Amino acid sequence: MPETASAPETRVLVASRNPKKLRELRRVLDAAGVVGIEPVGLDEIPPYPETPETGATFEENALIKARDGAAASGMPCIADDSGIAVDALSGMPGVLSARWSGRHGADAANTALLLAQLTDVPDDRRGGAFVSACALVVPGPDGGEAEEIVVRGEWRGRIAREPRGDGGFGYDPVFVPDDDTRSAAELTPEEKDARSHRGAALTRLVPALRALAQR
Ligand SMILES: O=P(O)(O)OP(=O)(O)OP(=O)(O)OC[C@H]1O[C@@H](n2cnc3c(O)ncnc32)[C@H](O)[C@@H]1O
Ligand SMILES: [Mg+2]
Repeated sequence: MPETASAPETRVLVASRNPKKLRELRRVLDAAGVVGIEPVGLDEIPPYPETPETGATFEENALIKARDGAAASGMPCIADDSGIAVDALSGMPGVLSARWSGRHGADAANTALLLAQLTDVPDDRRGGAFVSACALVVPGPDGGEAEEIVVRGEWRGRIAREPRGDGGFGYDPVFVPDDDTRSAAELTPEEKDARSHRGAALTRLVPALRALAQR
């Protein structure tokens, strides 16, 4: 029987500069088992100018990042914009989560500031949610109009009084999911992915990714 050559994989840029988030994105895509998609990291393509993430919503920011990546690389591009929205703070830190303490990506300082702001908030009012918006932008043929999809995932929980666990990243040590007593940083990576905002959002992108792989 003649050997059939397998179809070439569709390369998809995964545009995140946060190594721990990138690892989660790759893991969830991997677990979704979309055949024919090859995730490519930003370190595998030449640098390009990036628009500041100044959108008012997670969705806007995810699109900003995915549009930049798709335009610069010519590849379909996935980006996540995420954060923690605390009820007692009217949804803040929200889109400002990465730089809540003033320095981008300073996880321990961001978490410490959030805890300090909630010191006087009683246990029954410490609810909040992790939110992830994931955008997929597919460049149009010959520079034509791009196809854009944005999906959202949320993960409800409450803000603990002190950090626990060393898994995950960001606010994970102070976030206790509603259906657990452990913090998100105490879950295994697989447990986090199965329940997380990012897992939920990316799962909603899977049909579009399958369609992309079959083109
Ligand atoms: O924009 P990119 O390059 O993807 O990386 P980033 O870290 O700047 O990512 P965001 O702009 O989306 O900011 C999200 C911040 O929200 C927090 N965050 C998002 N998802 C989280 C998660 O699963 N667990 C804990 N904290 C999370 C964390 O502090 C992130 O830095
Ligand atoms: Mg960012």
